[in-house]
Amino acid sequence: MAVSAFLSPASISAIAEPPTSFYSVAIGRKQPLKIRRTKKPRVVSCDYSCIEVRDVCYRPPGTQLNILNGVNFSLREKSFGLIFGKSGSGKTTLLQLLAGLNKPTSGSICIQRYGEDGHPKADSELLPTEKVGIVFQFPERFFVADNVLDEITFGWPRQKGSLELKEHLTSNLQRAFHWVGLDSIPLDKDPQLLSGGYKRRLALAIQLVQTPDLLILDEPLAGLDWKARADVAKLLKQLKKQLTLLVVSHDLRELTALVDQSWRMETGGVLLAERPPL
Ligand SMILES: Nc1ncnc2c1ncn2[C@@H]1O[C@H](COP(=O)(O)OP(=O)(O)OP(=O)(O)O)[C@@H](O)[C@H]1O
Repeated sequence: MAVSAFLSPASISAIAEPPTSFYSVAIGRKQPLKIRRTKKPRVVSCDYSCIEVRDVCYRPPGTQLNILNGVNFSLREKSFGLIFGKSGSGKTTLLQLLAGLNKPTSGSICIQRYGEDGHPKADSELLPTEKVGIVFQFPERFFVADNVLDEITFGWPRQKGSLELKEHLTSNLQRAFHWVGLDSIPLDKDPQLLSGGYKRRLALAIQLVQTPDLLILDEPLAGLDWKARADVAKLLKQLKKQLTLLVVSHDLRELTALVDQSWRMETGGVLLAERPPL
């Protein structure tokens, strides 16, 4: 099942169309999977969308105190947003709301489309949680399988008759592996034997298979050595070209160069636009 040797970390800079290959193994096909590529007409449009958090408050059920108090921010598509701030200020709580794991007590989390003149086009829509991926802190602690393939296909449909869906997921898997520079690792390798940086890549790939519009990362560099930190930061820089990233981190030195917008979470759950302090 070995696909080939490890990619060098430098290879992550080359995000392009993945080669059509091997991933039929993921769905048990004997024939190689053919990925249909249709030619899309070129439409030039300067419209863009933003994820907008509007006046969000959150109070856990059964408690008297708000963890988040009137949080507002807007993050443009295909940009990198950073939230920093003191421990216990409410950063993870906000990420959980964005990922749909909890609901705001008040306020809303929307997608707003804008025209090239900067004015809203149509009404905003609630952010669909299935379009949000989240990579928790130390994601490798949650790996459950003893090989890379089972780890990444863990939640896939098992019943008969879902071949089309599996083919779709498999083609996404191929692309996700390529994006994170994992497309030459042996699929039968034990995920726990991967290096720290490659474990993080695997955790990212698992989320990217679902093609999220927004990918949320909680402390993506925590616990990594300097080389792996630089490697993951470089990867995030490349991913920003494909999707919107929102990161909570204390590791400001490595990430500041990627940041398009940043905010400080104040104790008491108040979010303020602020550059990372360096
Ligand atoms: N369900 C809950 N009930 C009561 N308090 C909670 C609940 N969830 C979180 N808290 C409290 O809310 C505060 C904010 O927690 P949160 O984990 O969001 O902070 P954080 O800024 O992400 O911290 P860290 O940087 O240490 O991860 C903390 O004081 C935490 O103890």
